[in-house]
Amino acid sequence: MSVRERVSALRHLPAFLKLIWQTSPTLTLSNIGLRLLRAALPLALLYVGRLILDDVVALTKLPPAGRALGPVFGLVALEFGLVLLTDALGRAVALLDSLLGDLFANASSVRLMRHAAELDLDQFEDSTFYDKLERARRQTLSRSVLMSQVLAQGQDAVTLVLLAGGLVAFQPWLLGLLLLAVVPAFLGESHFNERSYSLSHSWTPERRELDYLRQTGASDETAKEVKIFGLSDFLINRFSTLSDQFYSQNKALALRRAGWGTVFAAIGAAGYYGAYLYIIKQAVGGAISIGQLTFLAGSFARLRALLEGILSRFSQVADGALYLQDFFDFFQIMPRIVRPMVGQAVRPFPRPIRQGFTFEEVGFKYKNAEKWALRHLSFELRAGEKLALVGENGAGKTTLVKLLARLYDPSEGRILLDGHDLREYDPAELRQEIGVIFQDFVRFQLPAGQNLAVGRIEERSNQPRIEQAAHQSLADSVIAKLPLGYDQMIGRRFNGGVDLSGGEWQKIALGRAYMREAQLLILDEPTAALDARAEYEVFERFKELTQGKTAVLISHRFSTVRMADRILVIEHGRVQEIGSHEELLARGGRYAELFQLQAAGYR
Ligand SMILES: Nc1ncnc2c1ncn2[C@@H]1O[C@H](COP(=O)(O)OP(=O)(O)OP(=O)(O)O)[C@@H](O)[C@H]1O
Repeated sequence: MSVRERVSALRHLPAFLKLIWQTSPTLTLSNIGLRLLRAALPLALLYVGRLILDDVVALTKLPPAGRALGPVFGLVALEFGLVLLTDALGRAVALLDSLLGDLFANASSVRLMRHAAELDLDQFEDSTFYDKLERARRQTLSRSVLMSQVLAQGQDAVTLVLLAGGLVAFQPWLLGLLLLAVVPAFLGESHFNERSYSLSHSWTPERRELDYLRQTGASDETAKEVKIFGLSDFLINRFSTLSDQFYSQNKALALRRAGWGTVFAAIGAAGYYGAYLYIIKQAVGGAISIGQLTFLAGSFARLRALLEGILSRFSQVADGALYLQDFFDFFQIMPRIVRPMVGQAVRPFPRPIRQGFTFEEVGFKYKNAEKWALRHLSFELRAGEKLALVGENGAGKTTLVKLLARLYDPSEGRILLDGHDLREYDPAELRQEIGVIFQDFVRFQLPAGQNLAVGRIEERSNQPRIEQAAHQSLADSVIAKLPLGYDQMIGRRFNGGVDLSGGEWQKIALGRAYMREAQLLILDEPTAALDARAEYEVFERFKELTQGKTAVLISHRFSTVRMADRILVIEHGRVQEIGSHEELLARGGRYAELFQLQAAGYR
């Protein structure tokens, strides 16, 4: 990455500053105001110092009787006041920086979570997306450092201009000497920063793996299998190998950086002493006063430190700005499954659904997948019917459900709802009207009541409704056994949490479907972990509770499947056959074969 690229990364700064401003205009303004005041103090201090010295020298030349100390003491008092002010302003600025930085980091995290929530599911399945997300996430904290750096940069630039003004008035070429002394250090600094950015950038996937290994090696979710399979050495070895590699690459860079840094510092010091010699010569020759000598030497030293600071901070700011690129890149990723554009009419969602859903030659291929998960799939899901999906592992049942809920859009063909393409409706409204309980439903680490309320989170305070859903899904008997009932934290992650069995969790998840009040209910293997009696009861209730609603059931248990109005057998992403239990049995096709197979197992 060249200096040009770094400079061009700075183009993100205005947008960045705008974000800071939006976080808190008051804090930002106060910060800038105080910094401006603080920026003028070094010049004022040097100048007062010069006046004091010149006064003292003048006094020594007077006869002892005429030496009035009043004015000098006044100047010293002024300098004392300025020193106190410098310190107070410095602290105030640091305080404002940290407050603003915290607010900004929080606001950025919220923005990040908001944006991530809008993105499509397939974007989450893409590993380069994860790298971007990861880099953007990593930056939430260091971005507040960047903010302080940018503001400090502005402050130092103001001090620099003021001090340089004084130096130029005395001898313009001293400024040239100054630049000569600091430029090598700056170039060196840029070079090494670029190296370390490239190194850290190229290591993003490995760092993600390191985080994953660290987590897998020590977390409640994995502990069981890590122990049983004796995986800890395997995980630790992989972690050590990766982290050692990163350490040695980083170490080589750090060593070179330290070496060159020493050389550049020496060049800078030589520049300063060159200028110092010149100024001393001027003072001895009587061209300038002793006060001016200290003022100029002080200005020069100060300027050198300032310039060095500004230049090296420039690299850091440019670096930070490069990371901003990652941050803004992440916000550039836009979901594709969105409301139809303004101008195109959004079709109001039918209440109730009249005809139902029609799949027309639907094909779908996952990103990065070789084979089609579904292909040439055509069938109808009629309004009000209960349709069961049957098929072997990997046949495409869950994929079909995801397409219905528009977690993905078909790669080929289309899905119609009441005769219109699903894409003409507002996806948010569609999802509101669909309740899906996936086989890999989430075990939220929340109190039992809220775990059910997840199905309709707006109703989380509606206790009667939660209890009713619990009753319908048989979760009430699970909750009755919990020490704190509906307020009992479930899951082991947090203090006082109680874990549930697989089937108990499933009853809770099922309760979410009943919270939902959706027109289309989809249960993806909802009863796999339930015992036989619970399963029977769940389905008795399910039939009652979904009266008049459309429902899709995925199950490998034919005792469940046969209760559906119609059964769709999927094989390799296509419709194999469709019909009622009796029809399919009479046909003697695939369904009949699978049914007999399972029935034989029970005899
Ligand atoms: N996120 C994904 N990325 C890539 N391929 C996927 C993804 N999810 C599923 N697949 C593939 O798509 C095909 C259909 O999977 P799907 O989950 O729809 O099957 P299923 O019928 O629900 O299976 P099961 O009975 O095992 O739940 C499978 O070959 C699977 O490997």
